[in-house]
Amino acid sequence: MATRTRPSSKRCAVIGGSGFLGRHLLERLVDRGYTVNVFDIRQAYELPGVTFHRGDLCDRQALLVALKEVSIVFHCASPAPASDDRALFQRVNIDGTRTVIQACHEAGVQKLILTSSASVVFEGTDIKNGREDLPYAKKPIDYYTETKIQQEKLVLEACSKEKGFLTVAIRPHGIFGPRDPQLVPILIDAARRGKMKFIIGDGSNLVDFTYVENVVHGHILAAEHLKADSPLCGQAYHITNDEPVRFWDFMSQILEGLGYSAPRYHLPYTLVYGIALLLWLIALVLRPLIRIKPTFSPMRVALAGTHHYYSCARAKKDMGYQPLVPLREAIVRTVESYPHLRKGA
Ligand SMILES: NC(=O)c1ccc[n+]([C@@H]2O[C@H](COP(=O)([O-])OP(=O)(O)OC[C@H]3O[C@@H](n4cnc5c(N)ncnc54)[C@H](O)[C@@H]3O)[C@@H](O)[C@H]2O)c1
Ligand SMILES: CC(C)CCC[C@@H](C)[C@H]1CC[C@H]2C3=C(CC[C@]12C)[C@@]1(C)CC[C@H](O)[C@@H](C(=O)O)[C@@H]1CC3
Repeated sequence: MATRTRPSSKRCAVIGGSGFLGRHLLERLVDRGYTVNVFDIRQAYELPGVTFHRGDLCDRQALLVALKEVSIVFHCASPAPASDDRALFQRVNIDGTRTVIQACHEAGVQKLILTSSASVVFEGTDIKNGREDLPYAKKPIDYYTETKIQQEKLVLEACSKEKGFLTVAIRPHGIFGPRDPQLVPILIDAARRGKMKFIIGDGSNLVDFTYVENVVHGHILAAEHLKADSPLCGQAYHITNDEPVRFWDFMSQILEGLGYSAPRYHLPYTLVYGIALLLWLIALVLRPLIRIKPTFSPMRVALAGTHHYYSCARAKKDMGYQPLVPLREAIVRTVESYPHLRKGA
């Protein structure tokens, strides 16, 4: 039998470390004195103190190399939600996560911290101050969410004090901040194409948006508090900015901060949702001939027109979580980080 070197508690791996959240996470881990291995299908940068391993997380052998002597694994890799590719989500988020768990066992990893999503309980209808005991969505809003649910279940069920393998899931919501390839770029692209003139619904719906550094803080607290005698084992935790904000006020602040006009005219939610659904069905039928990606997908309309904010009480109680960067400051830092998206740039 092969002998395993005892993993150091300060050696960790970030799967998905080339991505938006993964890179912020590993920068903070390095600051805190951790030795970090990055595992990702693409290499986006180089950083002193970080060892890069390029590979697909569905490849157990490739993972084993990156997990050698590692005691903590952060799994924050996923295909982009907008890809809408069912087979890819199934392969990476479900089959791939099984492979990650198996590789963790083989490598003697002690803790696995999964980046899940608060959307695992969202079905397109209002959620106000939702707690972690809400049931998983029976009708998830898209394939991405459907596979995030399965992924979270796999990771939490793998938690075993007897085997010395502890797991926890972090459920952030609406992550934003510097280098995010999603929220701000998609919003500004829509504005530049003249599509951000309308508010969907009456504009009063409250939503959580979470600054990336707060999400990172939640992950590190979870890793450091996850012990065999702690309540974190096998549990999910909402991590947000804990400052629900009107969806359209948040979008308007980003738009105006970058020199664009805020949306002003109201459209009824059901009308926009119906049109989005129709366009989505047309795109589905035409998919073999032509690939159309409507800006206002039913998923985006649902997110833009309903309440969805979550309680962080469990994270506060079990791991002493408090957001480090308040929303106002987070928006300023984010806007300043996208000079190339400023109007006229
Ligand atoms: N961005 C958000 O608003 C948000 C909110 C809640 C949860 N999450 C979750 O946070 C995590 C990180 O999201 P992000 O916004 O940083 O996304 P991202 O797309 O920036 O990063 C994901 C990374 O995963 C990598 N990856 C994808 N498939 C892989 C594979 N097969 N093998 C190895 N690496 C692979 C990508 O190359 C990428 O670097 C994801 O699990 C996502 O579901 C994101
Ligand atoms: C065109 C406009 C109506 C909207 C432009 C902004 C949107 C691109 C974002 C607003 C809310 C965002 C969001 C996500 C993606 C980008 C938005 C739709 C997620 C679906 C990304 C995946 C995460 O897991 C979800 C989560 O639970 O946090 C995000 C929810 C918010």
